[in-house]
Amino acid sequence: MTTFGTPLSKNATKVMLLGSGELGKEVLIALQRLGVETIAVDRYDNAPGQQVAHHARTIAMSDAAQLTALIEAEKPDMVVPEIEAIATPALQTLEAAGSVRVVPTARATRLTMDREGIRRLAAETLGLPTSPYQFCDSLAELQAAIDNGIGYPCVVKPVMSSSGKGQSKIDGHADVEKAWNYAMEGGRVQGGRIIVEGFIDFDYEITLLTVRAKNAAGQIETHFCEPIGHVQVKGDYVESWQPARMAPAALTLAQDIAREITTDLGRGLNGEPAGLGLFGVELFVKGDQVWFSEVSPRPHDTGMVTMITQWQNEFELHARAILGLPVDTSLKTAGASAVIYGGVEAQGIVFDGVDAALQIPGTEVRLFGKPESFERRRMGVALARAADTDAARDNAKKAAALVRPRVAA
Ligand SMILES: Nc1ncnc2c1ncn2[C@@H]1O[C@H](COP(=O)(O)OP(=O)(O)OP(=O)(O)O)[C@@H](O)[C@H]1O
Ligand SMILES: NCC(=O)N[C@@H]1O[C@H](COP(=O)([O-])[O-])[C@@H](O)[C@H]1O
Ligand SMILES: [Mg+2]
Repeated sequence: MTTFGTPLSKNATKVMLLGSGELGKEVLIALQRLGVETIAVDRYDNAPGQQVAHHARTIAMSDAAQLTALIEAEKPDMVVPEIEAIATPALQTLEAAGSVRVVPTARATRLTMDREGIRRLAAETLGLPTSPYQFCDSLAELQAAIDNGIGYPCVVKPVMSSSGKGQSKIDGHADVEKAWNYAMEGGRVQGGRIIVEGFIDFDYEITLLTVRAKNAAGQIETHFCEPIGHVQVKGDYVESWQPARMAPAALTLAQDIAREITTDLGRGLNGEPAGLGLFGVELFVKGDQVWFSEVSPRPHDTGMVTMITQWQNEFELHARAILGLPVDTSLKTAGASAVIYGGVEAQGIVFDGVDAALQIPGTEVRLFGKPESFERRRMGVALARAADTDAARDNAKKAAALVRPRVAA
């Protein structure tokens, strides 16, 4: 039985989000609806989730001492990482000492913060199909890896980066040095390693949202949402839709891969099934062939589409699963999402055209409330439901284009 307290009382059920961007904001709202007391942590003040939580804290989350001090001071029942750039070894220490529960597990957050951890687990330990890859620490190593098997075209990414930062495609020898330098600039840590991956010429790519939640008997079960199709530009998502049409054999394979990786990431300190929550499993598909790409042990940006397509969106599913509640992953309607970028570099920008966007039938707009805009910073998302995903994609893109961010006069 799950017992809930009253927020802001000594019996409160307290959850701390580490990272409070657009994804965390929605998890926080879902938690608040269940009467949970929330603490939103981020690296800057007035992050989207900090604007809706009971408490807001700003620290350098990648600093082990600051992170440990905050968790020990606030004593949340649960810590929910929302981004990768966190001092995850500190979370492992606190979890091992029994000081806090980390969602889904501290090991899962540690393995997925670094492309090396998750790739080696998937390809070498579990034997899942992935692109060919090598890790390199210098330009010479990168060139050698390409010459000795990876070949052209290939993709270079810093091992610690997300949303396409520092990522580029190499088509021939002339691009190698540029890709190396770009990765060095785009990584989360200075001078870090890179992964070079053989380019997969996929037909399409999907995110398979996979939920580990307790059943009535208290056992952990795996649930799948309908696959989400998406388009990425420069390694960053620009539109997504659900359901993505897939050949039945490819869907079965995708679910098998997603089950295997999330089951492993859900293992507790003694190997027992322990980790609860939603995962975004990223897969490439060509015909009936499926490759594992990467996985987020938390809600996924492409999954924002579920705010309009599912009875329980990915944020509600995460909130319910981590609290030990049952989940329903079923689809309500076909739909799509399209990203609204900042377009300008300024603080406190304004948005015109939300009214025009919402004139399109079946659309919704979310503005995240980020205090500062950058040209390619995701500031909002347009959502659309329609009879099919093609119509929904058209409407989501139209609605996103009608919302026009600008510098305030
Ligand atoms: N080996 C590959 N072959 C073909 N395309 C690739 C390959 N690796 C990455 N891509 C393309 O680049 C996109 C981003 O790659 P990846 O997911 O590894 O980056 P990321 O920075 O972790 O992105 P995010 O944090 O947004 O998930 C993929 O969704 C895919 O479209
Ligand atoms: N692909 C990961 C992802 O989408 N993460 C989401 O973006 C935020 C950071 O945005 P910012 O860079 O604009 O601060 C994160 O806090 C999370 O919500
Ligand atoms: Mg990705």
